[in-house]
Amino acid sequence: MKKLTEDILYQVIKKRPEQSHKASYGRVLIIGGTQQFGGAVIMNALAAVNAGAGLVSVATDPSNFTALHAHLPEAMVIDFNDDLTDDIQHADVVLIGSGLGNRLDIVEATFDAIMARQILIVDGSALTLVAENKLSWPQSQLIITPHQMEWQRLSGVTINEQAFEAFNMLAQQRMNVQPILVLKQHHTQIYTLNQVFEIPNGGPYQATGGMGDTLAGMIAGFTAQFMLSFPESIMAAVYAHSAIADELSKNHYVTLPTKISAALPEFMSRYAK
Ligand SMILES: NC(=O)C1=CN([C@@H]2O[C@H](COP(=O)(O)OP(=O)(O)OC[C@H]3O[C@@H](n4cnc5c(N)ncnc54)[C@H](O)[C@@H]3O)[C@@H](O)[C@H]2O)[C@@H](O)CC1
Ligand SMILES: Nc1ncnc2c1ncn2[C@@H]1O[C@H](COP(=O)(O)OP(=O)(O)O)[C@@H](O)[C@H]1O
Ligand SMILES: [Mg+2]
Repeated sequence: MKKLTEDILYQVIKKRPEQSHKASYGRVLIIGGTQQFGGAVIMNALAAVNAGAGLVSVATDPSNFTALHAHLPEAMVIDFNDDLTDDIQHADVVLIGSGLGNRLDIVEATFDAIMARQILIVDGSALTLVAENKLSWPQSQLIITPHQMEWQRLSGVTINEQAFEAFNMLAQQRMNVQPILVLKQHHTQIYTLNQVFEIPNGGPYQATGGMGDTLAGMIAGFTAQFMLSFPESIMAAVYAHSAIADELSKNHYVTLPTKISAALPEFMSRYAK
Protein backbone atom coordinates (compact mmCIF):
# COMPACT_ATOMS: atom_id res chain seq x y z
CA MET A 1 0.00 0.00 0.00
CA LYS A 2 1.34 3.43 -0.97
CA LYS A 3 0.45 6.62 0.87
CA LEU A 4 -0.40 9.46 -1.49
CA THR A 5 1.22 12.86 -0.97
CA GLU A 6 0.64 16.36 -2.27
CA ASP A 7 2.86 15.39 -5.24
CA ILE A 8 -0.14 13.73 -6.89
CA LEU A 9 -1.71 17.20 -7.29
CA TYR A 10 1.39 18.65 -9.01
CA GLN A 11 1.54 15.55 -11.19
CA VAL A 12 -2.07 15.74 -12.41
CA ILE A 13 -3.22 19.39 -12.33
CA LYS A 14 -1.75 21.19 -15.34
CA LYS A 15 -1.64 24.80 -16.54
CA ARG A 16 -4.13 25.08 -19.39
CA PRO A 17 -2.80 25.55 -22.93
CA GLU A 18 -3.82 28.88 -24.47
CA GLN A 19 -5.17 27.12 -27.58
CA SER A 20 -8.01 25.18 -25.97
CA HIS A 21 -11.77 25.40 -25.51
CA LYS A 22 -14.54 23.84 -23.41
CA ALA A 23 -14.54 20.59 -25.39
CA SER A 24 -10.83 20.21 -24.55
CA TYR A 25 -11.79 19.72 -20.89
CA GLY A 26 -14.31 16.95 -21.30
CA ARG A 27 -18.03 16.32 -21.49
CA VAL A 28 -19.52 14.93 -18.28
CA LEU A 29 -22.98 13.40 -18.03
CA ILE A 30 -24.37 12.98 -14.50
CA ILE A 31 -27.34 10.63 -14.07
CA GLY A 32 -29.19 10.56 -10.74
CA GLY A 33 -31.40 12.49 -8.36
CA THR A 34 -34.94 11.27 -7.86
CA GLN A 35 -37.40 13.87 -6.62
CA GLN A 36 -36.35 13.02 -3.05
CA PHE A 37 -32.60 13.17 -3.68
CA GLY A 38 -32.17 16.12 -6.03
CA GLY A 39 -29.48 17.51 -3.75
CA ALA A 40 -27.20 14.60 -4.63
CA VAL A 41 -26.93 15.52 -8.33
CA ILE A 42 -26.68 19.23 -7.53
CA MET A 43 -23.64 18.37 -5.39
CA ASN A 44 -22.23 16.07 -8.13
CA ALA A 45 -22.57 18.89 -10.65
CA LEU A 46 -21.20 21.66 -8.40
CA ALA A 47 -18.10 19.54 -7.87
CA ALA A 48 -17.64 18.61 -11.54
CA VAL A 49 -18.04 22.19 -12.78
CA ASN A 50 -15.83 23.71 -10.08
CA ALA A 51 -13.18 21.03 -10.75
CA GLY A 52 -13.04 22.32 -14.32
CA ALA A 53 -15.01 19.90 -16.49
CA GLY A 54 -15.66 21.66 -19.82
CA LEU A 55 -19.34 20.76 -20.25
CA VAL A 56 -21.61 19.23 -17.62
CA SER A 57 -25.12 17.87 -18.23
CA VAL A 58 -27.38 16.41 -15.58
CA ALA A 59 -30.03 13.79 -16.40
CA THR A 60 -32.41 13.91 -13.46
CA ASP A 61 -36.02 14.09 -12.35
CA PRO A 62 -37.57 17.23 -13.91
CA SER A 63 -38.61 18.44 -10.45
CA ASN A 64 -34.91 19.17 -9.83
CA PHE A 65 -34.30 21.36 -12.88
CA THR A 66 -35.06 24.73 -11.29
CA ALA A 67 -33.08 24.09 -8.12
CA LEU A 68 -30.12 22.85 -10.16
CA HIS A 69 -30.17 25.91 -12.41
CA ALA A 70 -30.50 28.22 -9.43
CA HIS A 71 -27.30 26.73 -7.94
CA LEU A 72 -25.43 26.22 -11.18
CA PRO A 73 -26.50 27.87 -14.43
CA GLU A 74 -23.34 26.38 -16.00
CA ALA A 75 -24.99 22.92 -16.06
CA MET A 76 -27.46 21.65 -18.68
CA VAL A 77 -30.43 19.43 -17.82
CA ILE A 78 -32.09 16.35 -19.35
CA ASP A 79 -35.17 14.43 -18.18
CA PHE A 80 -33.85 11.09 -16.92
CA ASN A 81 -37.10 9.40 -17.99
CA ASP A 82 -36.18 9.95 -21.66
CA ASP A 83 -33.98 7.65 -23.76
CA LEU A 84 -30.45 8.67 -22.70
CA THR A 85 -28.52 6.57 -25.26
CA ASP A 86 -27.34 9.51 -27.41
CA ASP A 87 -26.47 11.66 -24.40
CA ILE A 88 -24.48 8.80 -22.87
CA GLN A 89 -22.60 8.06 -26.08
CA HIS A 90 -21.63 11.72 -26.58
CA ALA A 91 -20.08 12.00 -23.12
CA ASP A 92 -16.43 11.39 -22.21
CA VAL A 93 -17.34 10.56 -18.63
CA VAL A 94 -20.65 9.30 -17.26
CA LEU A 95 -21.36 9.41 -13.51
CA ILE A 96 -24.41 7.43 -12.42
CA GLY A 97 -26.01 6.69 -9.08
CA SER A 98 -25.96 9.53 -6.59
CA GLY A 99 -29.52 9.86 -5.27
CA LEU A 100 -30.84 7.50 -7.97
CA GLY A 101 -33.20 5.74 -5.53
CA ASN A 102 -34.73 2.56 -6.93
CA ARG A 103 -34.41 3.39 -10.65
CA LEU A 104 -33.00 0.04 -11.76
CA ASP A 105 -34.33 0.73 -15.28
CA ILE A 106 -31.98 3.69 -15.64
CA VAL A 107 -28.95 1.71 -14.43
CA GLU A 108 -29.71 -1.11 -16.90
CA ALA A 109 -30.21 1.29 -19.82
CA THR A 110 -26.96 3.10 -18.99
CA PHE A 111 -24.97 -0.13 -18.75
CA ASP A 112 -26.39 -1.14 -22.17
CA ALA A 113 -25.53 2.19 -23.81
CA ILE A 114 -22.04 2.87 -22.45
CA MET A 115 -19.12 2.12 -24.80
CA ALA A 116 -15.74 0.56 -24.03
CA ARG A 117 -13.69 3.77 -24.53
CA GLN A 118 -15.82 5.73 -22.07
CA ILE A 119 -15.24 6.30 -18.37
CA LEU A 120 -18.17 5.18 -16.21
CA ILE A 121 -18.26 6.15 -12.53
CA VAL A 122 -20.81 4.25 -10.45
CA ASP A 123 -21.81 5.70 -7.05
CA GLY A 124 -24.47 5.62 -4.35
CA SER A 125 -27.83 4.00 -5.10
CA ALA A 126 -26.58 2.49 -8.39
CA LEU A 127 -24.08 0.42 -6.40
CA THR A 128 -26.83 -0.88 -4.14
CA LEU A 129 -29.01 -1.68 -7.19
CA VAL A 130 -26.13 -3.60 -8.84
CA ALA A 131 -25.64 -5.61 -5.63
CA GLU A 132 -29.33 -6.33 -5.02
CA ASN A 133 -30.00 -7.34 -8.63
CA LYS A 134 -26.64 -9.05 -9.29
CA LEU A 135 -26.08 -6.98 -12.44
CA SER A 136 -22.95 -7.56 -14.58
CA TRP A 137 -20.65 -4.58 -15.09
CA PRO A 138 -20.44 -3.13 -18.62
CA GLN A 139 -17.22 -3.13 -20.68
CA SER A 140 -15.99 0.41 -20.08
CA GLN A 141 -13.30 2.14 -18.04
CA LEU A 142 -15.07 1.50 -14.79
CA ILE A 143 -14.65 3.38 -11.49
CA ILE A 144 -16.75 2.47 -8.46
CA THR A 145 -16.98 4.69 -5.36
CA PRO A 146 -18.65 2.72 -2.54
CA HIS A 147 -18.62 3.59 1.15
CA GLN A 148 -17.96 0.61 3.36
CA MET A 149 -21.58 -0.53 3.60
CA GLU A 150 -22.04 -0.27 -0.18
CA TRP A 151 -18.83 -2.28 -0.68
CA GLN A 152 -20.05 -4.93 1.76
CA ARG A 153 -23.29 -5.23 -0.25
CA LEU A 154 -21.40 -5.43 -3.55
CA SER A 155 -18.54 -7.71 -2.62
CA GLY A 156 -19.68 -9.67 0.43
CA VAL A 157 -16.49 -8.49 2.23
CA THR A 158 -17.76 -7.38 5.64
CA ILE A 159 -16.76 -3.99 7.05
CA ASN A 160 -14.46 -5.74 9.57
CA GLU A 161 -12.81 -7.82 6.85
CA GLN A 162 -12.25 -4.68 4.74
CA ALA A 163 -9.33 -3.81 7.04
CA PHE A 164 -7.40 -6.51 5.14
CA GLU A 165 -6.46 -5.24 1.69
CA ALA A 166 -6.13 -8.74 0.26
CA PHE A 167 -9.84 -9.42 0.77
CA ASN A 168 -10.79 -6.25 -1.11
CA MET A 169 -8.33 -7.01 -3.92
CA LEU A 170 -9.65 -10.53 -4.35
CA ALA A 171 -13.24 -9.30 -4.54
CA GLN A 172 -12.24 -6.58 -7.02
CA GLN A 173 -10.43 -9.10 -9.23
CA ARG A 174 -13.37 -11.52 -9.18
CA MET A 175 -15.75 -9.00 -10.77
CA ASN A 176 -16.58 -9.57 -14.44
CA VAL A 177 -14.89 -6.26 -15.33
CA GLN A 178 -12.15 -5.22 -12.91
CA PRO A 179 -13.05 -1.71 -11.77
CA ILE A 180 -10.90 0.93 -10.13
CA LEU A 181 -12.24 0.82 -6.60
CA VAL A 182 -12.40 3.97 -4.47
CA LEU A 183 -13.21 2.50 -1.06
CA LYS A 184 -14.42 5.47 0.98
CA GLN A 185 -13.71 5.60 4.70
CA HIS A 186 -11.46 7.52 7.09
CA HIS A 187 -8.27 7.46 4.92
CA THR A 188 -9.95 6.34 1.69
CA GLN A 189 -8.15 3.69 -0.36
CA ILE A 190 -7.89 3.46 -4.15
CA TYR A 191 -7.45 0.01 -5.66
CA THR A 192 -6.11 0.28 -9.22
CA LEU A 193 -5.68 -2.82 -11.37
CA ASN A 194 -2.63 -3.96 -9.39
CA GLN A 195 -1.82 -1.53 -6.58
CA VAL A 196 -3.40 0.03 -3.51
CA PHE A 197 -3.05 3.71 -2.58
CA GLU A 198 -4.29 5.48 0.55
CA ILE A 199 -4.84 9.14 1.36
CA PRO A 200 -3.26 10.40 4.61
CA ASN A 201 -5.65 13.33 5.04
CA GLY A 202 -9.33 14.02 5.80
CA GLY A 203 -11.30 13.71 9.04
CA PRO A 204 -14.67 13.45 10.78
CA TYR A 205 -15.63 17.03 9.86
CA GLN A 206 -16.39 15.39 6.48
CA ALA A 207 -19.06 13.08 7.91
CA THR A 208 -22.08 14.83 6.42
CA GLY A 209 -24.61 13.87 3.72
CA GLY A 210 -23.46 14.84 0.24
CA MET A 211 -19.74 14.46 0.93
CA GLY A 212 -19.52 11.36 -1.28
CA ASP A 213 -21.71 12.94 -3.98
CA THR A 214 -19.18 15.79 -4.06
CA LEU A 215 -16.25 13.37 -4.34
CA ALA A 216 -17.95 11.53 -7.22
CA GLY A 217 -18.46 14.84 -9.06
CA MET A 218 -14.80 15.76 -8.48
CA ILE A 219 -13.64 12.40 -9.87
CA ALA A 220 -15.83 13.04 -12.93
CA GLY A 221 -14.34 16.54 -13.37
CA PHE A 222 -10.74 15.38 -12.90
CA THR A 223 -10.98 12.32 -15.17
CA ALA A 224 -12.77 14.30 -17.93
CA GLN A 225 -10.23 17.10 -17.86
CA PHE A 226 -6.96 15.28 -17.19
CA MET A 227 -7.57 12.39 -19.60
CA LEU A 228 -3.89 11.65 -20.10
CA SER A 229 -3.32 11.17 -16.36
CA PHE A 230 -5.70 8.24 -15.85
CA PRO A 231 -5.87 6.73 -13.22
CA GLU A 232 -3.73 9.23 -11.28
CA SER A 233 -6.49 11.77 -11.95
CA ILE A 234 -8.76 9.73 -9.64
CA MET A 235 -6.13 9.77 -6.88
CA ALA A 236 -5.67 13.52 -7.26
CA ALA A 237 -9.43 14.08 -6.90
CA VAL A 238 -9.62 11.93 -3.75
CA TYR A 239 -6.57 13.66 -2.25
CA ALA A 240 -7.85 17.18 -3.11
CA HIS A 241 -11.32 16.47 -1.64
CA SER A 242 -9.83 15.74 1.80
CA ALA A 243 -7.06 18.35 1.56
CA ILE A 244 -9.67 21.09 1.05
CA ALA A 245 -11.71 19.69 3.95
CA ASP A 246 -8.59 19.77 6.16
CA GLU A 247 -8.03 23.44 5.31
CA LEU A 248 -11.66 24.37 5.97
CA SER A 249 -11.64 22.42 9.26
CA LYS A 250 -9.16 24.89 10.76
CA ASN A 251 -12.09 27.23 11.34
CA HIS A 252 -15.17 25.13 10.48
CA TYR A 253 -16.55 22.42 12.79
CA VAL A 254 -18.14 20.69 9.78
CA THR A 255 -16.82 21.14 6.25
CA LEU A 256 -19.90 21.35 4.04
CA PRO A 257 -19.74 19.58 0.67
CA THR A 258 -20.86 22.73 -1.18
CA LYS A 259 -18.04 24.69 0.52
CA ILE A 260 -15.51 22.12 -0.70
CA SER A 261 -16.74 22.59 -4.26
CA ALA A 262 -16.64 26.38 -3.91
CA ALA A 263 -13.00 26.19 -2.78
CA LEU A 264 -11.87 24.03 -5.72
CA PRO A 265 -10.91 26.65 -8.36
CA GLU A 266 -8.64 28.58 -5.98
CA PHE A 267 -7.19 25.35 -4.53
CA MET A 268 -6.41 23.91 -7.96
CA SER A 269 -4.77 27.13 -9.18
CA ARG A 270 -1.98 26.61 -6.63
CA TYR A 271 -0.91 23.37 -8.32
CA ALA A 272 -1.16 24.33 -11.99
CA LYS A 273 2.50 24.70 -13.00
N1 LIG B 1 -29.05 15.60 -0.36
C1 LIG B 1 -29.21 14.44 -0.98
O1 LIG B 1 -29.96 14.28 -1.94
C2 LIG B 1 -28.44 13.26 -0.48
C3 LIG B 1 -28.56 12.05 -1.17
N2 LIG B 1 -27.86 10.96 -0.82
C4 LIG B 1 -28.00 9.74 -1.64
O2 LIG B 1 -28.75 8.82 -0.89
C5 LIG B 1 -28.53 7.52 -1.38
C6 LIG B 1 -28.35 6.58 -0.21
O3 LIG B 1 -27.05 6.71 0.32
P1 LIG B 1 -26.67 6.44 1.84
O4 LIG B 1 -25.20 6.27 1.88
O5 LIG B 1 -27.24 7.49 2.71
O6 LIG B 1 -27.47 5.11 2.24
P2 LIG B 1 -27.07 3.60 2.38
O7 LIG B 1 -28.23 2.94 3.00
O8 LIG B 1 -26.58 3.04 1.09
O9 LIG B 1 -25.85 3.54 3.39
C7 LIG B 1 -25.85 4.20 4.63
C8 LIG B 1 -25.77 3.18 5.75
O10 LIG B 1 -24.48 2.56 5.71
C9 LIG B 1 -23.90 2.57 7.00
N3 LIG B 1 -22.43 2.71 6.90
C10 LIG B 1 -21.53 1.86 7.40
N4 LIG B 1 -20.28 2.27 7.14
C11 LIG B 1 -20.39 3.42 6.46
C12 LIG B 1 -19.45 4.32 5.91
N5 LIG B 1 -18.12 4.14 6.02
N6 LIG B 1 -19.90 5.39 5.26
C13 LIG B 1 -21.21 5.61 5.13
N7 LIG B 1 -22.18 4.79 5.61
C14 LIG B 1 -21.75 3.70 6.28
C15 LIG B 1 -24.55 3.73 7.74
O11 LIG B 1 -24.68 3.40 9.09
C16 LIG B 1 -25.91 3.86 7.09
O12 LIG B 1 -26.86 3.12 7.81
C17 LIG B 1 -27.31 7.60 -2.30
O13 LIG B 1 -27.73 7.49 -3.65
C18 LIG B 1 -26.75 8.97 -2.01
O14 LIG B 1 -26.11 9.50 -3.16
C19 LIG B 1 -26.88 11.03 0.27
O15 LIG B 1 -25.71 11.41 -0.37
C20 LIG B 1 -27.24 12.06 1.33
C21 LIG B 1 -27.56 13.40 0.71
N1 LIG C 1 -14.39 10.32 9.67
C1 LIG C 1 -14.07 10.58 8.38
N2 LIG C 1 -12.79 10.81 8.02
C2 LIG C 1 -12.48 11.07 6.74
N3 LIG C 1 -13.36 11.09 5.73
C3 LIG C 1 -14.65 10.85 6.02
C4 LIG C 1 -15.08 10.58 7.35
N4 LIG C 1 -16.43 10.38 7.32
C5 LIG C 1 -16.82 10.51 6.03
N5 LIG C 1 -15.76 10.80 5.25
C6 LIG C 1 -15.75 10.95 3.79
O1 LIG C 1 -17.01 11.48 3.36
C7 LIG C 1 -17.48 10.81 2.19
C8 LIG C 1 -18.80 10.11 2.50
O2 LIG C 1 -19.29 9.48 1.35
P1 LIG C 1 -20.78 8.91 1.31
O3 LIG C 1 -21.06 8.11 2.52
O4 LIG C 1 -20.94 8.27 -0.01
O5 LIG C 1 -21.61 10.28 1.38
P2 LIG C 1 -22.96 10.74 0.66
O6 LIG C 1 -23.52 9.56 -0.08
O7 LIG C 1 -23.83 11.23 1.75
O8 LIG C 1 -22.59 11.84 -0.28
C9 LIG C 1 -16.35 9.85 1.76
O9 LIG C 1 -15.48 10.47 0.87
C10 LIG C 1 -15.65 9.59 3.10
O10 LIG C 1 -14.30 9.21 2.94
MG1 LIG D 1 -22.67 8.10 -1.18
